[in-house]
Amino acid sequence: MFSFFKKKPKPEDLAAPQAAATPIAEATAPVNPSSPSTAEPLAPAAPAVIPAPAPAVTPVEPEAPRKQSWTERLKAGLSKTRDKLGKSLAGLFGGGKIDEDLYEELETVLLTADMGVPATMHLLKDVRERVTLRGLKDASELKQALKDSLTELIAPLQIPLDTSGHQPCVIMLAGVNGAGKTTSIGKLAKYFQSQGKSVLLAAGDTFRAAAREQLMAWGERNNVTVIAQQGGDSAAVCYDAIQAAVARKIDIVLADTAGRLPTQLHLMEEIRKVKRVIDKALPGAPHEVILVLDANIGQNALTQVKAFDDALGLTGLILTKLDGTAKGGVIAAIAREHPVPLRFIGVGEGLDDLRPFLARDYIDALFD
Ligand SMILES: Nc1nc2c(ncn2[C@@H]2O[C@H](COP(=O)(O)OP(=O)(O)OP(=O)(O)O)[C@@H](O)[C@H]2O)c(=O)[nH]1
Repeated sequence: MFSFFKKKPKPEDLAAPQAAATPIAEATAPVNPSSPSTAEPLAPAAPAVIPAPAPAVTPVEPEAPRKQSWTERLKAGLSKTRDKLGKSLAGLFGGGKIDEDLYEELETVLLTADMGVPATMHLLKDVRERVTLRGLKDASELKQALKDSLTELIAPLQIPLDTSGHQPCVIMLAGVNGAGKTTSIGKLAKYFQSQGKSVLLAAGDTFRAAAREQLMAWGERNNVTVIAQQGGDSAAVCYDAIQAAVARKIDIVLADTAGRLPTQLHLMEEIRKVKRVIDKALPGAPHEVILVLDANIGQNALTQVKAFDDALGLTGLILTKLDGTAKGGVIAAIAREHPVPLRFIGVGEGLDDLRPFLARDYIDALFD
């Protein structure tokens, strides 16, 4: 579905922004109605014998494959983390006494699920308190205590993105190469459109030409305006996009940016400039600065959150590719060590596979 988003520059190829913008290209979306089929229906062959009337039978329609609900996709998406965590915990929660050996094993399990030391220590302390308070004796009762602890820890990250206070609400996306920024923009555009909001995309990843083209092609197919430039720099594209959005009374602007590593200081400076220029185009904007994180990087996600937060002042996170990893526990590490609202999580490549983060659903999908 997102095959056109496939690309990939190497991080070291990332150059400073190009100069000399060529004129703005704009893709709006006249969706072509599909042309009517020209296939002729097959003529039935003439029967040689008149058959006896058969009893009326209602033809059985082949069942269309049922679309999975979000809960099912979330569960399927988190299966790797659940398998790892669940299998280890199943042993612990099997029964027997709650003792120090059990707590020690629990500590190992939490650490190997990429929760990090501070979150693991916090959870152990919290679980111990719950055990004492509830007077729990048997290991089988520990599961609920841990679920409650984890939910309480990550619940503060559940702050849904509210775009209602601004028109346009400008959302800027940042992240390292291949984290899923461009893909997430497509999914977010769909998400906001489904809420009846108008969306405009700023093809601010001017480093990778394919990113611009992919975004424009996607915009055409999905009736979303894309503002792009041949060459030019990211800040200029975002500036033009915001002016266009203001003139057209658009609800949401999604600004893409090129991937960069936090260690590439000149590129971090460049993205700071993009943010400043957005504020010039529309004072107070961007209203949301999102870091897109690939869940596969586990504990490294924390380093990225800290670095991008220092550079840009993050207001939200998107955690993608939870379906491909057993490192879903990193959410607990973020919650404990550097909390930034987790706006959306991605559990697949489909358009519907990005949804607002709900702590309770996440924990249920992880444990049950
Ligand atoms: N399985 C899975 N794949 C995903 C998810 N989100 C994104 N991807 C894939 O990750 C790859 C990279 O995504 P992009 O959106 O191109 O990443 P990007 O951050 O824009 O990359 P750069 O432009 O290089 O910085 C694509 O093949 C996506 O289809 C997800 O939630 N699950």
